[in-house]
Amino acid sequence: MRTIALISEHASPLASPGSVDSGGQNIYVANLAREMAARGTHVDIFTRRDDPDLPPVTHWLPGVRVLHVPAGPAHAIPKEELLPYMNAFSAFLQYHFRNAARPYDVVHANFFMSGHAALPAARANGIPLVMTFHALDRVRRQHQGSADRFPPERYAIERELVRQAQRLIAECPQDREDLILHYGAEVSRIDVIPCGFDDREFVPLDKRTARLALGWHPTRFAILQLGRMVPRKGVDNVIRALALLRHRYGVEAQLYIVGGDAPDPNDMATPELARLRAIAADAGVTDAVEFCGRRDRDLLSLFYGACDAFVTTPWYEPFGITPVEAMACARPVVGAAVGGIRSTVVDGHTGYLVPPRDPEALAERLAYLAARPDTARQLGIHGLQRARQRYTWSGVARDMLRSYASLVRPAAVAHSGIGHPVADEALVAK
Ligand SMILES: CC(=O)N[C@H]1[C@@H](OP(=O)(O)OP(=O)(O)OC[C@H]2O[C@@H](n3ccc(=O)[nH]c3=O)[C@H](O)[C@@H]2O)O[C@H](CO)[C@@H](O)[C@@H]1O
Ligand SMILES: O=P([O-])([O-])O[C@@H]1[C@@H](O)[C@H](O)[C@@H](O)[C@H](O)[C@@H]1O
Repeated sequence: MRTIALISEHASPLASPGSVDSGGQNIYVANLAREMAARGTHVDIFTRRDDPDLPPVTHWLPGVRVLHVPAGPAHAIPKEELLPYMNAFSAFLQYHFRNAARPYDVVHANFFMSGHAALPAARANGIPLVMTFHALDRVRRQHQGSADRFPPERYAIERELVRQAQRLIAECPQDREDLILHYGAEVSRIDVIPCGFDDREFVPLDKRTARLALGWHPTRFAILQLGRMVPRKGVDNVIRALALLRHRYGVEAQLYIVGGDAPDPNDMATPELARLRAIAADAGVTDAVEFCGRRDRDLLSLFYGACDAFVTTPWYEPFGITPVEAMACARPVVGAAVGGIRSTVVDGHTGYLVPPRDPEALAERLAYLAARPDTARQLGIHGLQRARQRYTWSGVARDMLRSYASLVRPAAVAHSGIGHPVADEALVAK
């Protein structure tokens, strides 16, 4: 496998994850590209140019370039409003694929809009298309109903991609089931490949040292919630469980909430943060909740390392990278028994599974852990072993390259040389 095109229309690997529209997909594309490049594959990532100062091409890492595709105004646009610009995105891909000095062996599109733009371009150039949806319309709507602001065409586009793509990547067994049940996907075209964590970034740290560095209370039971700040992540559920933990179980717990559109937790740009503050006040736990804002990745190990338990109780979750990151830092995870969390967290072995939207069940498990620090430590160690065995990005990239290889004719592999398409800056400028 020589050259791969990764398409990620709204989620750039260069963006800071943690805001409403920037999270797991950005991390996925960035880490997959880096690890595939480490295995000798050249990767071009195509993402929308959402800032006038972005150059046409960024040489990001050895073997990885980010191409900023002109499609719509060069400023941030909520992803729900991006579909009308996908024709321009597609035209760019068509032109680029056709004029590339060396052909791409595989086009791997992420999210339905990238797939929509990539399908005609891949087909016209005879390149196999691989799809990772990251989130599926049918599943989102089941949970969000009319609060889902994506255009109604989304479902039809996803169905078409399920029919046309040569390979579908499901992130967990539940994702695979969803593709089959709601989209009629052919079983033989699905590969289940999980998401991962970077084992240089996420390592176990001494709890006391981490707390000192963050200024946390040295001994109080500390719960960490980390992720994008959107209602479907169920952070309100965690705040309500905290109130029960303190008031019913008498545990002096402290909750740290990481994520948001800005590093400043008082920045008013994230409406979900204001809603969560009101819920904390209403539940009488304002003093026990600390909003930390969005945090850069080099600090995340400290946050995971400082906590006694990591909690994540979304309504649904195609995979869920944060529980795996917490496991890689040897922390027990209490997670909602939904989607990928059901396969990453082993109930009673690496943490506990609880129903989503059930603060009582969550509070009960947290009280149990708070009373048993040795059990918590043991669960964390098991989590670390499991994460290292199954979920490193380098293992994920190896499996992905294997999946790609099954699509590419041997002749195409043999003839595809190393190197990049020429004159890309000129192409992007078109
Ligand atoms: C609802 C939904 O569609 N969720 C999916 C979405 O990720 P989604 O963004 O919802 O959530 P994930 O937990 O998977 O990833 C969040 C990422 O953002 C990072 N982060 C978060 C806050 C912060 O301040 N700083 C920071 O760096 C986290 O460390 C993590 O790496 O795509 C992922 C990749 O397909 C899947 O695993 C998720 O199931
Ligand atoms: O949850 P959701 O809003 O449908 O979609 C999300 C994207 O907006 C985000 O950019 C990405 O990083 C996440 O992985 C996920 O795909």
